[in-house]
Amino acid sequence: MYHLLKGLHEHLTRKEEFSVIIIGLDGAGKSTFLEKIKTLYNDVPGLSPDKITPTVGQNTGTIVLPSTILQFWDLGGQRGIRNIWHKYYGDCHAVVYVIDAEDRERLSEGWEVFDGVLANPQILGVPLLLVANKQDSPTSLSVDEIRHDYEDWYQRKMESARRTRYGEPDSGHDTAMRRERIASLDVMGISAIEGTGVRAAVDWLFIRVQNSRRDIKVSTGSS
Ligand SMILES: Nc1nc2c(ncn2[C@@H]2O[C@H](COP(=O)(O)OP(=O)(O)OP(=O)(O)O)[C@@H](O)[C@H]2O)c(=O)[nH]1
Ligand SMILES: [Mg+2]
Repeated sequence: MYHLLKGLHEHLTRKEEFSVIIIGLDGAGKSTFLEKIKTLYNDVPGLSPDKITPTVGQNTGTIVLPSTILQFWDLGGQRGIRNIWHKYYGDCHAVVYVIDAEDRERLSEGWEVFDGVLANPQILGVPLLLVANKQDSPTSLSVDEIRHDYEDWYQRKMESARRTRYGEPDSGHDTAMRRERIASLDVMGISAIEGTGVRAAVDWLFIRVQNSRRDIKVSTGSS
């Protein structure tokens, strides 16, 4: 009887654990986003924005939702640190790419890096959310403007690839898959500082990771 009840209890309290990586250029606001998530979902608040310094390596954070644990990995975005991102691709259940919607000067650089992320076969089937941060700033591009800016950038890239002697470096198959991904790309606007849109982004992740086909960890209430 004890074992039966214990099994039932474990079944009812079991939680699936999913890993979410947060990537994007340095200064995009990834750590501010993660700390705001901690503040909104945990008893212990995350760091206030004035305490956040550029990330060298990674920061982590965990939130508990109904039957689900989301483990976040906020990875440093500085040029020299970006080469560690790929080490996380194999095990993550979702990717959040944060773009600084206020920094027009670095949008192209942001798309260049984003394109490199999309090209990675390890995350081809993984839910990916593009987050346009800093919506509190009056000079920020809106979600629609960000989407158009990326599409324009992509068109320009494709045209210049067609003009080069060796043509488009990717195989046609690869390009078609990437185009499909771009067409169905979800873009959400947030202000990591003020917290607007942050819950909506977490809801998106919560729903999308449930359909993940990757291995998941399960923890029970008794462990
Ligand atoms: N106005 C505004 N500023 C923000 C927002 N989010 C972050 N910032 C500012 O942007 C700067 C960079 O924020 P971080 O969170 O450290 O950026 P990061 O993406 O983690 O940067 P790295 O760790 O270097 O990769 C800081 O000055 C933040 O206060 C936002 O929503 N609105
Ligand atoms: Mg950071």
